[in-house]
Amino acid sequence: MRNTVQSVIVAIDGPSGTGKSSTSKAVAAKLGLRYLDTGAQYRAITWWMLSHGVDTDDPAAVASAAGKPVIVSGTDPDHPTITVDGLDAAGPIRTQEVTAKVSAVSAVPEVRTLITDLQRSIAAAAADGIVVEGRDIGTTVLPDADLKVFLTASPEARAARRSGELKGSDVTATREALIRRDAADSSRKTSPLAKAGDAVEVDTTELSLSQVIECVVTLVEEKRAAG
Ligand SMILES: Nc1ncnc2c1ncn2[C@@H]1O[C@H](COP(=O)(O)OP(=O)(O)O)[C@@H](O)[C@H]1O
Ligand SMILES: Nc1ccn([C@@H]2O[C@H](COP(=O)(O)OP(=O)(O)O)[C@@H](O)[C@H]2O)c(=O)n1
Repeated sequence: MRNTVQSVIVAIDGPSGTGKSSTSKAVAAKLGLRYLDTGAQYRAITWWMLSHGVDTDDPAAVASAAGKPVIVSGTDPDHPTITVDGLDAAGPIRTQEVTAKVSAVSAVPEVRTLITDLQRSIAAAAADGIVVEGRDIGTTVLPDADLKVFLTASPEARAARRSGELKGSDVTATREALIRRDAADSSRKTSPLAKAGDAVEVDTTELSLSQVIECVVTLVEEKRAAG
């Protein structure tokens, strides 16, 4: 049950490399909220499909296997975890193979229904509130969130950030892969990547990570003061 005095639900959406994970984790830690990385859940189901021989380009095969893996997310912002069938999936879900297939798997409506239900139950169990980050949190998963933020940044800035993480990777290739994934995520029929009408848009291109964190903390505090 939510504590109505302190509890706050924050939805942070946006394309890849805009700073959703880093910002959400830091904001949650600063404000004593739980944290949920919904992209990690879509990556986890994709990893399970790949390791169980499911053809990720066949939506019917993905749909019929979607209910099989058991995905558990730990929501401590200082130590977020993800397991699939009891196995630690934090490392394997970040491989290039999973990154290349996740948009196809996450576009399958049966996958989205299952993962959305899981996300809503995790948010409902967070008594002190939670920061949930993804692509469709403000529009579909938690349309009644207390605060919705939509992060953006130029493709160049996003690619440079991602290439910095993937040592030795080519910025142009990273930029093209990001743009392809954004296009797939934005154009799917079921709950595409989109800014909710009542979301606050923050362009992070020229901002440091600390500035973005400060900006979102201020927005949450303003909401709490108003509520
Ligand atoms: N405003 C920023 N300025 C510079 N680097 C940033 C900024 N925000 C995030 N980063 C870095 O960019 C990378 C991607 O950030 P991340 O939070 O994983 O983005 P997303 O979750 O949106 O894909 C990380 O290495 C992170 O430290
Ligand atoms: N709420 C969400 C979150 C992620 N996703 C999917 O999961 C993929 C991986 O998300 P992510 O947040 O880990 O991606 P990065 O931005 O960290 O690279 C996205 O490209 C989407 O295909 C989604 O469909 N809906």
